[in-house]
This record gives sequence, structure tokens and C-alpha cells, in this order.
Amino acid sequence: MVRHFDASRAAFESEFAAFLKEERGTGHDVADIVSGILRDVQARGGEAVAEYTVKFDKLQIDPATLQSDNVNLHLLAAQCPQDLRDAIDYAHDRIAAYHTAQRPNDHSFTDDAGVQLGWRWTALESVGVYVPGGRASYPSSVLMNVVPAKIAGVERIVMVAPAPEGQLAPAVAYAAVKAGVDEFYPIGGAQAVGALAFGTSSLAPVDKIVGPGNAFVAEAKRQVFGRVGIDTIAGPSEILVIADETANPDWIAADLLSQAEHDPSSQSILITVDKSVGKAVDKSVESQLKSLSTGERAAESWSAHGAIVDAPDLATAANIANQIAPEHLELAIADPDALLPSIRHAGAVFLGHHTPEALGDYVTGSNHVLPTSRAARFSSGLGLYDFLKRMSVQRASPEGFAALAPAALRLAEAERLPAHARSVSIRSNREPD
Ligand SMILES: NC(=O)c1ccc[n+]([C@@H]2O[C@H](COP(=O)([O-])OP(=O)(O)OC[C@H]3O[C@@H](n4cnc5c(N)ncnc54)[C@H](O)[C@@H]3O)[C@@H](O)[C@H]2O)c1
Ligand SMILES: N[C@H](CO)Cc1c[nH]c[nH+]1
Ligand SMILES: [Zn+2]
Repeated sequence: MVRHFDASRAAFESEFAAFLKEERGTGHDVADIVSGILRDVQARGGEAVAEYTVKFDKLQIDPATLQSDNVNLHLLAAQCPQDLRDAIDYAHDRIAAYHTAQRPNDHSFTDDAGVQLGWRWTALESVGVYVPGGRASYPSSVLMNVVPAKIAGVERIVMVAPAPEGQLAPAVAYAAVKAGVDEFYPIGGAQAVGALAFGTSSLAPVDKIVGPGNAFVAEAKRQVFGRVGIDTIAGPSEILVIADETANPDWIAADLLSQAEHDPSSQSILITVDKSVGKAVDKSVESQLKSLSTGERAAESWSAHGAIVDAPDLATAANIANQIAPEHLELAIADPDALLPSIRHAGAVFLGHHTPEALGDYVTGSNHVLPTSRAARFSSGLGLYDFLKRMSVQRASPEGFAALAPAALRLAEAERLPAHARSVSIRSNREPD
């Protein structure tokens, strides 16, 4: 039974806030388990990675190379059927076009004081790409991570993906080869994140780790942040649908289940301004669950973390959506453009009845690696920007220096940093007071 809320009730605010705070597989045990694995990988390198890979993925890898004879990327890629290659190629080109359009420009200007100012964008040298592979295989996630890294000009792209019992989908291998991965290791979970962050005898550490994963992967990224960069916390998938009387309940139910099937920790929420739509969606979810091969997982997610919220109007629905800050937000309403300006926090928004979130997962071209667990309040989905850094550039002319020096000198004096003051005063005739 999914939970129902009525946003018109006085108790709604506190009840719903408590609902949003509920743990979804990210409790203290996950943090403790992950910190233990990371410490071990840091101390024992490849030996530890190999042991955890046997434990969690039932795959023997060579601790020295982190490779397995059973998982050969190029041989597997050759097994990918042609129609699936065509779909991957199509998605690749759309993702490449979208991310090419994101390239920011360098900028330079000279201000009134005669100081030249600006910034330059440069690519990261090395990134680690995590491609999930525990419960499902994700060729689309290979593209979403590797294509923008390649377009940005990253020199070394290292991909990790678990290959449980030696199984790696040929489509994952084909997408990796197509997108231009430089190194591949069949490892997953916190141990793979640790190997990327700390390095092993065969895997040089990377500068940044990107990509989605389950609660263990998301927590591991969080814990290595600082030693390496990370993109965002892209954990178990989420969807929020705002629906009005024009929505098709069967379509909405299918969309809610599309994210519930990822993980028992996923979250699917419907906010509707038409109570009859809420009832019909609820019924349709229960009936569609019966015919899904992933139904057990989706049912667990829907009953443990799902919700249907009745809202009095669309403005209230938008306010609740901003409080949730969902990974994905569908506006399945008659006039989505009118509501869009009220939406402040969401990883990605899907407008109208013909833009199911699943299109964005694969082929619209926008990135599906998106912030979860309310991280959309402060971060964005993966983009070209994640593989670039911005450095500032400045040059003062003699006149510009003369204009800026007095204030710099005064501030250095106030901060009691005489060497700073001298570095300015030595270029002018003025001695620090
Ligand atoms: N937010 C996004 O952008 C996005 C995109 C795609 C997928 N996803 C999410 O990625 C996730 C994929 O999850 P998955 O499990 O299929 O694959 P995964 O690769 O993320 O996780 C598999 C690994 O988890 C580790 N693990 C499993 N149980 C463990 C335990 N008890 N203790 C320690 N480690 C353990 C193992 O090392 C295993 O290799 C889903 O939650 C899905 O929703 C998110
Ligand atoms: N919905 C996931 C992001 O939360 C991405 C994905 C990949 N394949 C299918 N879906
Ligand atoms: Zn999905």
C-alpha cells in the first residue's frame, strides 16, 4: 500500500517533512561499511579490491592488474547485436550534440581602472567513471559519463563497472569502446571508488570520480570527496510527477514505476490536483506491477518510499516539488510552461504528456546522471562543466596598478600581513605606514 497525503490538511507539512527524512538505504550502517572498505583499499590496494570483488561480485580478479580473464572489453563489444549498436550510436550522437552546446567560452575584458580581467576553462587530466552494474546493466550511463568527458578534452578516462560472476553486458562494453574509454576495470561498489581515489599498483589515482551508483557507491564518493573531486551524489533514482486532470493515469503509473524498478531504495511520488487521477494511478500501478519482471523491486520501492499527494492547486504542488528537490520532475499538466518558472529545485524537468522521463534516461541528449536525495537544492546534473575547471586571469597595467595599490595596501595593513603590503609598496614609491 502506497502512502497518501492530503496537502490541505494542517498536519501535512510536518507529516510530509518526516516522510522525506526517512532513510532510503543511506543509514549509518552504509557509512560505516563504506568507510571500512575505503580504509582497507587505501592500506592494502589491489589485494583488498580483489577480496571485496570476490565477496560482493563473485568475480576473481588479479590483485596486481585488477583484471579478469573472463572480462575482455573488446571481445564483449564485438558480441553486441547490430540493432542495439545502432541505438547506442544514435544516443551517443544526441548526447554529444547536447554537451557540445554546453561548452562555455573563455572571457577577457579591461575595466575602467585599466586592469585586464577574465577567465579560462581547462579540462581535467584524468577522471574515473563509475558505471553501475549490480542489478541492471547501464550502457546509457557509459555514454552519459564518457561522452562529455571526451568532448571536454579529458586525457585519461578510466571506467569501472562491476561484472557480477564475470557478466558484463556486451552493450556496456560496446558503449565504452564507442565513447573512447582509455582504461577499464571490472570492479564496483565502494572498493572501486577507493581504487580510483587512492590508486593501486596498476591503477593510477584519478582527479575526479563521476557517475551514479547505489547507496554504497554514493556514500563512497561522498567520503573520498576532497582527496578527489566528485560530480554530485547520484544515488538511487527518484521521480516526482505533478499531474492534473489532463494526465493519463496509465502513463503516469508507468513513469512512476520506471524509476521504482531501479532499486528498492528508489522513490516515486505523484502530486495531483485531481483526486480521481490519484486514485486511478494507484490502481494502475498495482496492476502494472504484476506484469513487470522487475516488479518485486519496484513494489518494494513503491510501498516503502512512494507517495501520492493530493494538492489543492498547482502552485501548492510546485512548492512541495521544491521541498522535495527531486532528481526527475515530470509536469504532466495542460500548461507545463506556465508552471516551469515556479520550479526551483529539480535535477531535470520533463514537460508535457509526451516527454516521459525514460526518454531522458536514453536519448533526448541531456544527461541522466542527476542529483538525488534532495541534492538538487545545491547541485546540478552531470554536464560538460564537470570535466572543466575555470581559472581566473588578471593583468594590471602601470596605471591600473597605481589605481588599485592604495586599497590593497590598506587591506594588507589591516590584516597585519606586512609581506603582502611590501609586495605592493615595493612596486610604488609608497612605503607601508
Ligand atoms: N542518479 C542517477 O543519475 C542514476 C543513474 C543510473 C542509475 N542510478 C542508480 O544506480 C544504482 C545502481 O545500483 P546497483 O546496485 O544495480 O549497481 P551498483 O554498481 O551501483 O552497485 C553494485 C555494487 O554495490 C556493492 N554492494 C552491494 N551490496 C553491498 C553490501 N551489502 N555491502 C557493501 N557493498 C555492497 C557491491 O560492491 C556491488 O559491486 C541504482 O540505485 C540506480 O537507481 C542512478
Ligand atoms: N533513471 C536513471 C537515473 O536515475 C538512469 C537510467 C539509466 N538507464 C535507465 N535509467
Ligand atoms: Zn531510469
